[in-house]
Order: sequence, then structure tokens, then C-alpha cells
Amino acid sequence: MGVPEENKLQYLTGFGNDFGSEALPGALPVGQNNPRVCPYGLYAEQLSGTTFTAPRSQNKRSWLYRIRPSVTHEPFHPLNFPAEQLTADFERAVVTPNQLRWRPFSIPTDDVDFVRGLFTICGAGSPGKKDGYAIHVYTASASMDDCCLGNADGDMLIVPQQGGLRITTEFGIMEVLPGEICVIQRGMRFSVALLGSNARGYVLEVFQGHFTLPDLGLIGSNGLANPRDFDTPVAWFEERACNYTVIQKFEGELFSASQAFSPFNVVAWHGNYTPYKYDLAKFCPVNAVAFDHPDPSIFTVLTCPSAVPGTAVADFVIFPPRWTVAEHTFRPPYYHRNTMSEFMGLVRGMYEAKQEGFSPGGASLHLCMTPHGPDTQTFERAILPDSQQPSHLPGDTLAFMFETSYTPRVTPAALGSPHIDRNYYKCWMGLKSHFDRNWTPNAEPEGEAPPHANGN
Ligand SMILES: O=C(O)Cc1cc(O)ccc1O
Ligand SMILES: [Fe+2]
Repeated sequence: MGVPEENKLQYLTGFGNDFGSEALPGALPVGQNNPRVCPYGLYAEQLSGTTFTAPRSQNKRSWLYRIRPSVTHEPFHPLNFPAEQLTADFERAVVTPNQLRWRPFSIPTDDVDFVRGLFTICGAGSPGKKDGYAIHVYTASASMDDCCLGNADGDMLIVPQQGGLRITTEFGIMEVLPGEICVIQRGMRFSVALLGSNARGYVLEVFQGHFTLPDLGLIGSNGLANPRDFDTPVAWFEERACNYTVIQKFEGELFSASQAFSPFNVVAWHGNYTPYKYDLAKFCPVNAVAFDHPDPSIFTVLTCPSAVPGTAVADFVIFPPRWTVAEHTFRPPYYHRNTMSEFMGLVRGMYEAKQEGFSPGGASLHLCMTPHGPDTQTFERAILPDSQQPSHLPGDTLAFMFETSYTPRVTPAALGSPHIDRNYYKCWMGLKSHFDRNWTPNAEPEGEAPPHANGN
């Protein structure tokens, strides 16, 4: 099969559906998963995303019909990838109650592909015990060349910040641009080609469970990320003899094996365990239309639930372009200390809580109970009376947050990174006291008090 051009890529729409796709007519067996001989002489292979016995509502698996099965490979050998750069061992990492921020991570000038450009910032738990998560950034200047990654540790939610990615998977091909995200679930093999000369972005990897859409509760049956806006690639295969390298991430370590053919040889597949992508511009935000600042959970795109209701392993939350209209309200994020920890990144534009220092391609991390909030300039602007006009948040902005319940430990490499901003704390040092012991309710500028405060 020829490689489809960009505008020819096709997707199946819906979230978590039981999909089926065939690249050749009749390649999907009818009425059973394991015919004695599969159509076109294909091998049947099941990829499980849950235990076999997981409740039906959570059970995930897909059947892949492929030219040769994935078991046909030379033995795996350790790749000797630097453990300080990519890890799932957070016992040796560090905790700090300090606010952390990184300037944009620089993109290598020598040839570095997506896998070799992964850099672990922080994480918690362990892939072996199937709990917790890791947060990485990637910086890449080269495509993966006859090389794919399969991650035995967990699902990877990829947030491109700069440079589009063409991701070939066993299920088909997807293109993911900045402003879009994709999820490659545990075990699915994929190869990342760069659409431009380089790429940078963020990865949230969850060691337990899978991402799902959050419940909408009283919001009703529509809004936020709508299921129909998620795209799964259609089957695509190549039959190509080559020296192909399969990299397996296993307990945070990388192993590689050679095989004599492309792993993207799946002619047809069906099931509910697939990679998918989503355009964040399709997110339909719901927010305050009268007053006050709701919690950022209103902007949850995807959540990876834990066994405790309402306590996610990790939430993926965005701060999309939107109108802000709340009256008699301090509109930026409130000052706060949380039980959950917050890793933030910026895809483009400016984040509403920071006037400077938080740049696209950079990051911040506020561990649980670490105080944070708007910087001094943002605060001083937001208390001015003229801050209350309906306004569109600074231009075309897209920040996001990985909000996690286990407190992450930060890797020594991330703490010692040349990109770390050791002056971050200074952005709050100018927050002066506005306390006025002689203040009286009448001193409040006219029109500023809430209508109900004077009985109206
Ligand atoms: O810390 C942050 O900037 C993220 C955030 C945004 C918001 O609107 C409310 C709370 C919160 O943690
Ligand atoms: Fe926060």
C-alpha cells in the first residue's frame, strides 16, 4: 500500500467505540475472531488493554490481522539509554515544596528522534505495580527511521507544542499538530515522523487504567470534549522487508530487537482498544457567566480515573481561548494550595496567570500544597476597575495542566536542567500588602459590590 498523503488520511470518529477497519476488502473475518485460516492468509493477534476479566464497561481489546505476527523478532537487548534522561524509577527522584518552572526546552541540533528526545521531568508510583504516572517532555530533530516504540508501561498522551507529528501505528496513520493531542495506549507500536524540521511537546504517561471522558454531571449530555470529535486512524499496512528496530519500554527501561519486516503490517483490525487523536479547538468550554472563578476541573478534556471516585490518577486539563465575562470578580486563577499536584505547559500564546517567564515549550510544576497563583503584574492588573469588561483572553492562547493525585518526585536531571528558572519565586515577591485597617464597606468603588450585597 502506498503511503497516504496528508489530506488523504482518514479517521473513524467516536470515543472508545467498538470500531472495525480493513485496508483490503474482506480482510476482517466475519462472525468470529479466529478462523482456521484468516482472509488473505493473515495472522490473528489480540492486543489486550485490560485484564481478560475486567468488567465489560472497562474491558478493552482489539484483534489485529497481520501479515506476520509481532512475535517474529530477534531477542530484545537493553538499549543502554541514559536512565537519568528517561526513567520510571521515582524512588531516586526528589521532592521539593518549591515552585518550579522551566524555560522552553531546547531542540537538539544533531539528529535526535522522538524516543531519544524523551526527557522525564517527574512522576510517581511504578509501572510494575501498575499505579502512578510519569511526565516527560520531548524534543526531536529527526524522524524515527525504521524504528518503532511499544510502551509496556502505560498509555501516552502526547501534546505537541511545536512541529506536527505523523504517527504511524499498527492501527493506521494519524497526523497530530500543535493544538491537537493524541493517545497511544499501552502496548501499541508506533513510529513518529516529523512533519517539519523539528518538534517539541509534552507526554503524560499513566501506569494504570486508561484515559476516558469525564462525567458531565449537571452540565448535561453535551459540552467539554464531545465523543464524536475523537479520531481513530483507519487500517493501513505495508509489506516491506527491511531491518526494522522495535523498541520496547518496559519498567522505564528501553530494550531493542530487530526484525526483518515492518511492524505496520496490520491489514485489518477491530476492537475498542485503539490509538486516537483530538483537536483541542473542538473543546466546548463551560464557565462562569455571572461572577467568581470556578475550579479548573471545568476544563478537563480527559481523565484517567483511580479506584476512588472523583480522584483521578491524572487529569488532562486545558485553558483554551475563550471569553471572560465574570463581573465583580478577580478573574485570573485564585491563589491556592491543592491536594493534587499541577504540571503545566504552554502550547502557544500567554497564560492568564503569568505575564512573563512562562513561555511556549516551557513548563511549571507545583507539587501538592505548594502555594501558587498569579504573578505580581497579573494581580495588580486584575484588581483595576477596568478589568471587568467582557474580554477575550490574551489572543490565541493554549495552556494545559496535567493534574495528578500522587505527589510526583522530580528527576535530578530536570532539577539540574539548564532550563530551570531559579528566579521563579521572584514573580510573587512583589505582591505587596494592600491591607487597609481603616477600610469600610462604603469605600468600595461604586458598582463594585455584588448586587445582593446591598439587598438588590
Ligand atoms: O495554577 C494554575 O494556574 C492552574 C489553575 C487555574 C485556575 O483557573 C484555577 C486553579 C488552578 O490551579
Ligand atoms: Fe494551580
